[in-house]
Amino acid sequence: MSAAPTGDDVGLESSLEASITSTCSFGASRARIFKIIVIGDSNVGKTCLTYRFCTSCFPDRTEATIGVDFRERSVEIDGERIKIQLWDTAGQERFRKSMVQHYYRNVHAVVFVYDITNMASFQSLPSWIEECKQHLLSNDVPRILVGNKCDLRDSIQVPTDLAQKFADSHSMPMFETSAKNTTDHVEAIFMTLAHKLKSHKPLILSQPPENTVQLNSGAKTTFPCWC
Ligand SMILES: Nc1nc2c(ncn2[C@@H]2O[C@H](COP(=O)(O)OP(=O)(O)OP(=O)(O)O)[C@@H](O)[C@H]2O)c(=O)[nH]1
Ligand SMILES: [Mg+2]
Repeated sequence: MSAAPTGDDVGLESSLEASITSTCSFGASRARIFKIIVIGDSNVGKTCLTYRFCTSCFPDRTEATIGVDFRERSVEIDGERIKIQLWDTAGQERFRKSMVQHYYRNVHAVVFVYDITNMASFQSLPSWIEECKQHLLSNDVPRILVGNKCDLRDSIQVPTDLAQKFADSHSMPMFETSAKNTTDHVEAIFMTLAHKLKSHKPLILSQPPENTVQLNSGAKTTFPCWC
């Protein structure tokens, strides 16, 4: 199984832009869409994390993301259908240049990812935060910090308390997880974010775009609200 870009998980730019409106068709009803961008250095596991959340699998093999890969999953929260649309961005600068302004347009939340076995990926976080600032991301947009690869316990370079201090200083919740390990609750992290978005975003009714497609079957999940 590969997480390299395929026709299944990479939307055309135009259809992406069209689908970032507030609602989309979902069977007979409509679903709100939450656009969440996942950013951080190359190799930290952004593709694997988004793949894990949307397919419940860990990809056998990945290649560096070029531009952006687009994955989504439909969930039900408190009786409402929500589409969680994950923008899995490229960590390598040369693969970001042409797309970067699209990442930040109409974004609802940001997930910063570092690799707990790679201090340099943690030290890069200020520059990712700076990139958000440069793209005029509102302070109201929720952000979370995710330390990935915590299955590699013998290779830890970023102590939890250091990451927690950094997260606190930027008013972000912090999670350590593993895209590889099924017990590390990747799902709970994204669902927590979706709960937060749902509780803060008013329901805006608009006409759904005509040609949106549901990529993944809905999954019913309940988690306590995180405020
Ligand atoms: N052990 C372990 N390896 C992981 C985990 N997540 C990802 N990896 C591995 O880390 C490497 C990079 O993963 P990707 O998901 O492709 O990284 P990325 O952040 O998307 O990289 P770019 O697309 O270049 O920005 C791959 O070899 C993955 O198998 C994890 O939780 N644990
Ligand atoms: Mg990737």
